[in-house]
Amino acid sequence: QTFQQPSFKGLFSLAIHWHHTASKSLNFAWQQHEDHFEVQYANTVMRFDYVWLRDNCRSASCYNSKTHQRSLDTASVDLCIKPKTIRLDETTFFFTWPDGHVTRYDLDWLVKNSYEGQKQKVIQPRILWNAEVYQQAQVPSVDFQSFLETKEGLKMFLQNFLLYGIAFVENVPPTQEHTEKLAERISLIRETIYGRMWYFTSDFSRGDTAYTKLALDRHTDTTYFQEPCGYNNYDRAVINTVPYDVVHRWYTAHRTLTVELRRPENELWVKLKPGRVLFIDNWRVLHGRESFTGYRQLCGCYLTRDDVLNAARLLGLQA
Ligand SMILES: C[N+](C)(C)CCCC[C@H](N)C(=O)O
Ligand SMILES: O=C(O)CCC(=O)C(=O)O
Ligand SMILES: [Fe+2]
Repeated sequence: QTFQQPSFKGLFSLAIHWHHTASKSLNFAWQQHEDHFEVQYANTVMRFDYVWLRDNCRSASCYNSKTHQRSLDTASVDLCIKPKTIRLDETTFFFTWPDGHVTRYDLDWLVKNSYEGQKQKVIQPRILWNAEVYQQAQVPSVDFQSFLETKEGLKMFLQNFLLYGIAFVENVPPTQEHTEKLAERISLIRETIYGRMWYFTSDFSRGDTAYTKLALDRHTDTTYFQEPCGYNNYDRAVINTVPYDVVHRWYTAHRTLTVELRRPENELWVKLKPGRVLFIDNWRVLHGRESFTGYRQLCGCYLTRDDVLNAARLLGLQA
């Protein structure tokens, strides 16, 4: 039910009609401005551009509800478009455009998709940690069987991975095949110059210090790819894209970052052992190792980020 309380702003402007609506338990007000539509609800003022309202129409002719794709040609929308009328029925707004096309929006859809609503949306919570915070959190590892065979196991693993940027799976049969199976449970394995599944030891089979016994300071891999798995200092090429008078500032910033990264409290030392698989979010957490003697071999792979996040979303996680 709507009732109108004419309120006048200024002597010469048209009477601005606020529509105050108290349908069911919802209290909200809305107003058709000259150049935008405004809704006040739950202590939030939301403003909607008319082109935006026409462009996001979900009618059968504008939107393919099977594929969730826009059918409307956005470029065909008049940039000066204004609705002829806006009508409210309960909590659904009906916009009638000059060509007679009607677009409907439910209040909750507008709230959810408004800029103001998005700002309040909880983004994927991430826990920033150092060694002490992480150790105190006593984040449970997931067992291989549960990870592979249960949705809960995979979901718990991905939740921890999203929260901390690292997560462990234990009791994995220490073979490349089982490691591959584990990775495929989550996402697509990314083929790179190092192969699909890489299996490496200090045999210098590739021209990279990863294939030696040398210590590797903290870093992320594949910074030199156009679609890197993340950024690191070893592989950084000669900087020649920064003019002379900026170079020193770059090194000063690099030093500030390195000092932070090398604070002992920011180091989490993990003893890898056969059967323990560590997943690292290469955009959040760096990795490295001490130098070593004797025989040591690891296998692993890079996962495509989009598909890891998609796997989490399919399990109802915010990613
Ligand atoms: C052996 N494995 C394929 C895991 C890594 C090779 C990485 C090489 C390069 N230093 C980089 O950081 O991208
Ligand atoms: O040997 C390790 O533990 C890690 C080596 C490494 O950082 C890499 O291969 O990118
Ligand atoms: Fe690395």
